Amino acid sequence: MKKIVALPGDGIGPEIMDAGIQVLNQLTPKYGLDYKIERYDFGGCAIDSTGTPLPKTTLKACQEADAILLGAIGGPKWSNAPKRPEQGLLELRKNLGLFANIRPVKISKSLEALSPLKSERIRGVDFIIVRELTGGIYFGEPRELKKERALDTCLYTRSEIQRIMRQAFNIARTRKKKVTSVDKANVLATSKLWREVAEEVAKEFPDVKLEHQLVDSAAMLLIQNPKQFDVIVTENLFGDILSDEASVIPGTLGVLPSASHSEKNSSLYEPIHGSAPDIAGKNSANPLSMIFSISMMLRESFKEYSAAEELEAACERVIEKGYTTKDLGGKTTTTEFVQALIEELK
Ligand SMILES: NC(=O)c1ccc[n+]([C@@H]2O[C@H](COP(=O)([O-])OP(=O)(O)OC[C@H]3O[C@@H](n4cnc5c(N)ncnc54)[C@H](O)[C@@H]3O)[C@@H](O)[C@H]2O)c1
Ligand SMILES: CC(C)[C@H](C(=O)O)[C@@H](O)C(=O)O
Ligand SMILES: [Mg+2]
Repeated sequence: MKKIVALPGDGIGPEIMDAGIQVLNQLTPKYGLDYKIERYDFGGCAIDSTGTPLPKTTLKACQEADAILLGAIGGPKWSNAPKRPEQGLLELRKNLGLFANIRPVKISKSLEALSPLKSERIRGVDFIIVRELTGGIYFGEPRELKKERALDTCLYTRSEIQRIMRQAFNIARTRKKKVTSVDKANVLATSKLWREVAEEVAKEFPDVKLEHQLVDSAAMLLIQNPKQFDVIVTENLFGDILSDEASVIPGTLGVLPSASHSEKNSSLYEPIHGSAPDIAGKNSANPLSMIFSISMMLRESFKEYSAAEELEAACERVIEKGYTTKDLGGKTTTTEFVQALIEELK
């Protein structure tokens, strides 16, 4: 029996986690996937219950899981906590070695129809941001915060860059065979090394085309002509920013999932967005980000390709029938969307 650890977290996290689990439970019996789901406190709710965002029991459960699902963490309630929920998330990623964060942006017909961007610009958009997740300015030392001065350190080693590059090139091999490496090599030392290593790794993949793009112009091109991209590989902070920017293509963060992979441990699946405190508790969160994260889990951790396909096709039909949450311009509540999807899966 597979063990799935669920970390609902804070804000809309528990709302979309409940939605995702209900849908998963409706979908899987016919595929014979045998699993149990165990929930653990993580983030702000864990600070409330145990005093720390990543309790030892939660980390241990994640280390022993076959797959991990995360809702979202954080919120204004914990902004002055000695250790914030976000710090717990970074510790979880580091402890599990989750270095490769895969953030797909794929515009289906139904999402294309709802996007605020013109159809010609976004029809057929299908790219993946491969974000390095355990290095860069998020983790570099030293760091300090004093009254008159603050310091962060951006640090990358050659082997960290090689590892994420190989991941990106291997993904590109299964797709349109094009990698766009995004950096700031005109200014930053880490980006100069990044570009050098990208060129080196590219030699191992002669069938894949490599191009380089500076991050500032990449940010513009992502909206101006998103169809040109296949696999974008970039460092931690740039990947964080560009992936939220990419949500302008479907028009909402509420549909973008992610998967994070390590060399040894199980993978973690989570929406790219946060705990959305502005809509938490209103039953209006879009659960698709979580549902698509579950579909990534079915494919990547459990090799349940047909189940994932059925789930995505059912989502498409439900949206086409007019069930859309507020962020997509509709009036459907989170629970109504889940009900409609469950009916569709019956
Ligand atoms: N992985 C994570 O858990 C994660 C990721 C990003 C941010 N955060 C944390 O979340 C908190 C809030 O951050 P923020 O407000 O800057 O970003 P956010 O991603 O939570 O929200 C940004 C905007 O998108 C909307 N939105 C996000 N998800 C949605 C959904 N599923 N359906 C409909 N609308 C949705 C929100 O309502 C908000 O208007 C912060 O504490 C931040 O650190 C956590
Ligand atoms: C909450 C925060 C630490 C996190 C990040 O910056 O990685 C989030 O923005 C994300 O994209 O998962
Ligand atoms: Mg982010």
